Amino acid sequence: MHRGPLTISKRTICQYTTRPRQHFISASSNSRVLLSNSVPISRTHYSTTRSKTSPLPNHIPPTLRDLKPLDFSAIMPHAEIPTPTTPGEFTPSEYPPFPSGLPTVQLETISLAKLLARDEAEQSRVFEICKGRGFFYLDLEDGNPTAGETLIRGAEAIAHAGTRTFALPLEEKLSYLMGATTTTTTGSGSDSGGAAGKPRQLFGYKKVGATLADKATGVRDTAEFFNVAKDDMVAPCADPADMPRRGASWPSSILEQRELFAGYMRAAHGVGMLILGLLVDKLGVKPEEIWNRHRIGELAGDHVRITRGPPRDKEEMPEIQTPSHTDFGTTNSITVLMNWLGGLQVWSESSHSAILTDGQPDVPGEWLWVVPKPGCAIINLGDAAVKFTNGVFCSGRHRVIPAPGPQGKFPRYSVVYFVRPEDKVIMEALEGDGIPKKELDFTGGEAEKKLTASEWIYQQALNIGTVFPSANPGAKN
Ligand SMILES: O=C(O)CCC(=O)C(=O)O
Ligand SMILES: [Fe+2]
Repeated sequence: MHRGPLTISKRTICQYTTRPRQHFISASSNSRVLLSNSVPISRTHYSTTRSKTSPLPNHIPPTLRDLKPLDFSAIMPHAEIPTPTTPGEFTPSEYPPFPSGLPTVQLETISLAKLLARDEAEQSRVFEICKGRGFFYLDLEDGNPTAGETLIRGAEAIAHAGTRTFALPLEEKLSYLMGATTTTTTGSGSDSGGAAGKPRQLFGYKKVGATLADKATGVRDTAEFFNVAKDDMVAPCADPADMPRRGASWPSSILEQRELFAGYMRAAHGVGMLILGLLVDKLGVKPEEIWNRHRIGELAGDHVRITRGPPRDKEEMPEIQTPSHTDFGTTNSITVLMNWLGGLQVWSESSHSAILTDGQPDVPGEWLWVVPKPGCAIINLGDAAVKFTNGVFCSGRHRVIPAPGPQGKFPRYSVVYFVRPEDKVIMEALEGDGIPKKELDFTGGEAEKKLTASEWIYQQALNIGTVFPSANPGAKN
């Protein structure tokens, strides 16, 4: 494993411990954050030792305060082309421009630097965007150099790790199937969430065709994913077998890059928390209320998703790589997306109902292309942000189809970070002057049961047509 300046403490706690109702996270010696009693946490997995940092303004979330630069010379010793990789799989410098003449969406560009500087006008722009479409570009180049560089270069390094992962024989990839747990499912082991007897993990490999793109026709998706659990990469476990989600059951192309993934996850998580913190602040809710539901050291559904969509040699684009959806479960939680080729489309009209049973748009409109913008992440809110604010914010509907025109002859990679509430967080609205009191019904009519984040994420995955494999990795869906 590469050893860069981002070091993970050996003071490893990779077992469940019982904690009292009030806890502190030691973000740094001068920034102890009292965790709210309203966040029920009965156990914790790991904690990290953090070095002393200088005091920063209190709108900066703990993960950004503590962010260390990644040593890319160790991670990518041969400039931008780490070895071994599959030729032609991920070559952003060769991509032709996005073709003209297609209906595109004009997303606004928000400056990370201005958000960090607490620029009032920039904060108001983000607030208005998130009440509307809930999608924007975040310019990383003029922001926090550590977070910006980690996300821009880190996403490329992760995509390269993806090329090595997707190049594995299908049989081996199937041994890492999502939902195929390697550990006990009794509730005392490393899984959490999900109803009894159901697959409990959304981490690992998703093969082509595992999701129904159209329930009526039975047409399935064409993309493969690898969902890399934040908990496993960030946990300072000396022995990977102790990692809380899949243990050591990850391909070596991912295990060898734990420091890269951990650094990337911290940067993306920190950026997500910065944005969510300022958004809820505008609704009369202290940013800590959001941060304390998303502590990086606690078990949560956060993950980096590496997506690979197949290239095509014909003009026709009948297939759907990732079907219409809203991002479930991120308090969005927020999604920090890096992509290099077209293919992402957003629905032209926003809807605040967010959670639908069949994944299809519920308001008239059309699909609009999102053009990738160099140096920028694409940020979008997810369904949990709608839930936490009782519908003030919008979780934008989107999908992925093959890249248009000549771009389509390249395999399409994206690197997505989903920030999600801690598993034990009860999914209910926050209290603040700007949050309507009436709870939205997210179940499509049934009396709403209060679900924890992990139960809720699993339910939402079923709603959009995810077909979970059985615990037998070789089983057919
Ligand atoms: O690949 C992309 O550009 C978007 C992927 C996405 O929306 C998702 O994985 O939820
Ligand atoms: Fe998405």
